[in-house]
Amino acid sequence: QTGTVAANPEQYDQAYICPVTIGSQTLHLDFDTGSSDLWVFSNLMPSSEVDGQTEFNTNSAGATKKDGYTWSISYGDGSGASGVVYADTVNVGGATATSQAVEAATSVSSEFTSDTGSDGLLGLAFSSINQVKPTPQTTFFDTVKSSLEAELFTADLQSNGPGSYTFGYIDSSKYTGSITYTAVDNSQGFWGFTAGGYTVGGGGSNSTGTIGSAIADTGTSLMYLPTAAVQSYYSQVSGSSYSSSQGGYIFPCSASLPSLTVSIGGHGFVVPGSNFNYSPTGSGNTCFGGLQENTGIGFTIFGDVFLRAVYAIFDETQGSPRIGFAAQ
Ligand SMILES: Cc1nn(C)c(C)c1CC(=O)Nc1ccccn1
Repeated sequence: QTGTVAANPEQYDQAYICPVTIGSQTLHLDFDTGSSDLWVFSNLMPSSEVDGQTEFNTNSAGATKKDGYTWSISYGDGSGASGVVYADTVNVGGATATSQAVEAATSVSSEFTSDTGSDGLLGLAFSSINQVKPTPQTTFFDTVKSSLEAELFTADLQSNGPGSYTFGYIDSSKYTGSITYTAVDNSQGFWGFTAGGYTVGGGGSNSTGTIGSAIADTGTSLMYLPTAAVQSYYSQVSGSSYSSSQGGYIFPCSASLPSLTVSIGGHGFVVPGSNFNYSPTGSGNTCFGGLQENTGIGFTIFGDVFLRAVYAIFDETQGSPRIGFAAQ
């Protein structure tokens, strides 16, 4: 089988939301290659934590409670959720898991309550970091992958309109040139890979270092790189500065932003400058940068700001996992 689903950008491309059928309900979930839990808003939550989201109905006929199973997850940005576990049929654009662990929230943090466009997350990292106790559950991809035409999924994220995720096939109309594959280190449960040198702007190679180990994370809005690369980038943005009050680099919204070329698997991938204007700060006509330092995180994240510039293939067809990137 295969699946194809639209990925709809939220405001400022903060996240990408996809329709998922769970039993007889359709919920709109944030597909996240940086985590491994499929969790949803549910009827078990206090109404004070729900702001218009669709709630998974745990009383529906097809939902089977997994007694004694609980989950609790916290994300690097401080958000989190927790709850209990059901099994139900989950259909993503035609790819169907007949008995998928659906983690029904009993509580979510304010960040999720206020993210009114999202009814939960669908994790696409490795099942080794699933947070269900006493027994970790498989991700949707792991549950269905043996039944897919090919054991892979792809992400095509767009800025001004719907992109898509596919399961089981590569859509050759989504990219130009060839796909560059590179090995994945999933020892931490992520789609980890090694990135090489970088160049700011279209000029000659002014990269002074390499980026190193990184993860591909559709659930993270921005791109978080080592300080040296970030300082090198913003040194080319007139009027930019680090704002402790905003918690990152900002610049005049009128600033012209250079592109950033990153070498992966020996191929240079160009992130256009426009990708690095994330959102207005709300004060002084300054804008918040889509490129920020990874110092607070401890590892480098190639989030949506990067993934919008490429077609990404998350591939387990070779036995060992690999990730592919192509220009789009
Ligand atoms: C790891 C990390 N540290 N910091 C500062 C950030 C922003 C991250 C990435 C992160 O939190 N991603 C996320 C958040 C919610 C749901 C899914 N993914």
